[in-house]
Amino acid sequence: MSSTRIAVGGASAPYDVVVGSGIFGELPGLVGERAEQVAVVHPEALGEVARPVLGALRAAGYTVHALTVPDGEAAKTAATAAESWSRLGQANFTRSDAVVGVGGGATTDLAGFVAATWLRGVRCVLVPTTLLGMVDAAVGGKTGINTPEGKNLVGAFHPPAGVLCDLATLPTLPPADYIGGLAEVVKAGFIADPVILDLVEDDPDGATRPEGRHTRELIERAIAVKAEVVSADLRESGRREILNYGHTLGHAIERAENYTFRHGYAVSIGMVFAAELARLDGRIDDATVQRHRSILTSVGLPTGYSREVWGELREAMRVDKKARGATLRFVVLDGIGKPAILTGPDDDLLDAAYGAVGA
Ligand SMILES: NC(=O)c1ccc[n+]([C@@H]2O[C@H](COP(=O)([O-])OP(=O)(O)OC[C@H]3O[C@@H](n4cnc5c(N)ncnc54)[C@H](O)[C@@H]3O)[C@@H](O)[C@H]2O)c1
Ligand SMILES: O=C(O)C(=O)C[C@@H](O)[C@H](O)[C@H](O)COP(=O)(O)O
Ligand SMILES: [Zn+2]
Repeated sequence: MSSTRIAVGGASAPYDVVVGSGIFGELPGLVGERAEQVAVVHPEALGEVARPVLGALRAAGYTVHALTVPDGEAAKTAATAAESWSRLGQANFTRSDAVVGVGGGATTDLAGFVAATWLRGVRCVLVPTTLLGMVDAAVGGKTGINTPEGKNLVGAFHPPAGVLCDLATLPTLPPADYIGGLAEVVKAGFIADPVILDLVEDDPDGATRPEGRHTRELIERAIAVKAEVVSADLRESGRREILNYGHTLGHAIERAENYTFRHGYAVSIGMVFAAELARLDGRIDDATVQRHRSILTSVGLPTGYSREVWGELREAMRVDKKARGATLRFVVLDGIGKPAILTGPDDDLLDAAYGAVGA
């Protein structure tokens, strides 16, 4: 099947998300002719996945530096960013050079952050190799690292110059990581594209596999949701907040687990919590909450979390970026495809919603 291009606007320079199989040959076209040097940021553990990327860039004549970083979430630290800056400095990396991030969402968040901050911003091209990276993390220009106080608390908006989603990288992804990415696909369904929910319900088992019947359509639909939203509101001054559905509790869980809990799994639990909040607030009915549980469960995602840590999670939610002062704000639904903001729910409402999630 040929590659598809999904356009993203809203930034100073529009860019494409290219989706296809065996398409690394298109990478030099995204990196562009200005760069002489390219730093390919990737986890050491993903050497085999990164090899054809390095090969395609060398064949195109760039001086290529493999900039290896810790695997997964462990790369999203100030220490890794500092180490990466040192490597760019040692290579005399200039403003016309480019960073290419290859890996999951954690790697592309770090690579994007390094590109955003080196010399106050150099060109960045992202090559996501997880489902989650393709449908969400690599698109939209949010880059960042974690701190002990919370998830993604340090970062910058730095849209990529292009995103290359080579579906041929997905079969080696561990099934649990593939399923984690489905949480963001399902999120796109609940906030903006109900056809995604129908496709998952039609073939839940296929949805969990790269070779599933609806896989390509699910990926392209989820990217299209993300592209539309970030094109309308790059800097999250309004509409973009809907992409945070399930993330207020989700990020608190990730922090409580010291960033060792898969992001998608935490978001899955967070979406059920947000659905319970919306039900208790009279916005959606029982059946819609139940639909969250059944779809997420059908693809192997969690919908409950420990009751004992609720106090800690409630405190951790205070550093959510959507909060304003002491007022928490949650993305909820007024119906499927109708996201809204719930501002300042009282403790009783929060406790009751968690009561339906805590196990
Ligand atoms: N910037 C954004 O808009 C945005 C959006 C959503 C999520 N995120 C971030 O993305 C991160 C989660 O991303 P993730 O779920 O991709 O996790 P991840 O980056 O930690 O990757 C998961 C694992 O998959 C491995 N892997 C990656 N590609 C592989 C492949 N093709 N074959 C075999 N193994 C492979 C990685 O090495 C890692 O061990 C979180 O930090 C989250 O905050 C950012
Ligand atoms: O792109 C966005 O905007 C999102 O909120 C997408 C989320 O899936 C993603 O996890 C993002 O990194 C969360 O951003 P944050 O600003 O809440 O840290
Ligand atoms: Zn997310």
